[in-house]
Formats: sequence, C-alpha cells, structure tokens
Amino acid sequence: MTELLTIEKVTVRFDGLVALRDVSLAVEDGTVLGVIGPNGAGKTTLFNVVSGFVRPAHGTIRWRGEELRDHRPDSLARLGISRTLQGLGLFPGMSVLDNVLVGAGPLARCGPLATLLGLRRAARDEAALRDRAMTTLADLGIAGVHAALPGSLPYGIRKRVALARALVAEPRMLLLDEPASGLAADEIAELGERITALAGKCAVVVVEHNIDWVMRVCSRIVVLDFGEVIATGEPSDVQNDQRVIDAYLGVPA
Ligand SMILES: Nc1ncnc2c1ncn2[C@@H]1O[C@H](COP(=O)(O)OP(=O)(O)OP(=O)(O)O)[C@@H](O)[C@H]1O
Repeated sequence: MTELLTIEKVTVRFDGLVALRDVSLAVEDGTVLGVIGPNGAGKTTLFNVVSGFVRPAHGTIRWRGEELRDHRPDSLARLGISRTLQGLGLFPGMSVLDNVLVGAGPLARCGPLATLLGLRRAARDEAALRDRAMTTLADLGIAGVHAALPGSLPYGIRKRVALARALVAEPRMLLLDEPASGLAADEIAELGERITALAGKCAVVVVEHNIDWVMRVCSRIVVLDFGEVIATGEPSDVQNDQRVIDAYLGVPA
C-alpha cells in the first residue's frame, strides 16, 4: 500500500518542554489511523507539525515521498491535505455554503489575476466550486442548511459543516481533531460509518479521546504518552499492550 505521510524521528520543543520526542509513524493510503494518548501527550502538536503550524527541532516529514520543509497551513489543500480543528473554526458571519467554499478556496483559479484575465472563466470556476460545495454538503446530508448561519444550527450539524469544509478540496489525507467530541451517541456511530466509507477515497488520521470509538473505526493506532510513541499497531495489539494499559487505558477491572 502507498505510504502517503512518513514522519521520522520528529522532535518538537516549546521552550524547555519537549512536546514530541523522536516520533516516527506512517500513514498509508486508504487507512484510518487513530492517534490516542492522555491530555498533553502531544496529539495536537503532531497535527500542527504536519500542518506546518509548528516546525520540528529535528526529524523529517515526507509527503508522498517529498520532504516537507517550509510548508505552511495555507499550502496544505494544494498538497492534498485537509484538517478539521478541535474547535469548529467556522466563520459566524458567513453562510454554511460560504464556510465550505473557504475550504475550496485554495483550489480556485478565480483569484484577482484570473478575474482580470477572463471574467467569464472566473464566473464558470466559481459556479463549479459552488456546485462542488453543495454536493459535499449533500453527501453529508446537510444541503438543506446551506444558506443558514452556523450559529443558528445544532452543534452536530456545525461539526458536519466543518467536515464538509475539509472534504470539499477532495484531500488525499484528512486530519480530524476530536471529531466525536460533543456529539450524541447516534451521531458518533454515524460519523464512524462515514469515516470508514471515506477511507476508500483518502487516508484519515484521527485524534480522539473516545477510545471505544477509535478501536472500532481505526485500522491502526498510534499511542502517544508524554510526547513519545509507546505503541503502534492494530487496535487489538494496542489494547493488549502493557505499556498502554499502564499509561493510559488503566488496568481492566
Ligand atoms: N504553542 C505551545 N506553546 C507551549 N507549549 C505548548 C504549545 N502547544 C502545546 N504545548 C504543550 O505541549 C504539550 C503537548 O500538547 P498537545 O496539545 O499537543 O497535547 P494533546 O495530546 O493534544 O492534549 P489534549 O488531549 O489535551 O488536547 C503540552 O504539555 C502542552 O502544554
């Protein structure tokens, strides 16, 4: 299977604190990788370093074989990587559709220059992007709220809007930060099915505290503790790993 993302011995320091220490992992195409670990283990930092928000002190990050050195969050969509944030990060003054279009923006050919060069083509591009955003909303069952402001919608629907914004760019890899938090049980189950279905189109890396859900949905799991990888493997391997039980899952009753 194709290795999309390869992280080798990445260390991230914030002043004196080591948030990640010699972390290595790989994300293969078509898989759902779960990243778990106690609070402060370094999970969000891992996403931030992949996204270019923070730079590693050392180590390498390769995307489809090419080393990422100076990548920035705003170049991610062009690389084929999308991300949802722990908070939803939706723009409250913009409609659902416009929020989703923000995710498609980096792909648009209708920037100021394109507009100067050809208004007709720019208008066509914009119409195509709007169609694509509407299709993405429809895929998630929320096309009906495209004109609403996010603040008027239930939390579970807003989370789907945030997912639509990440998916509209048709990424090769999707990074999801706590996608199940704040959702009702039926929504969590539905999200699991959606992510499993997505894995046919793109790789998914998911940081999530809901361990039962992670064990069900993910094909592989990486466990972080104090910035270090303490276990990697299939859910059943990780569940039975003594270091994981000691550090995180607790001794079963
Ligand atoms: N920008 C920053 N500046 C300083 N310290 C930071 C920064 N970001 C994270 N940290 C620290 O790095 C460590 C790892 O934090 P991180 O948020 O990655 O953990 P996490 O596993 O995502 O935690 P949680 O499950 O609570 O979200 C923590 O000790 C945190 O306080």
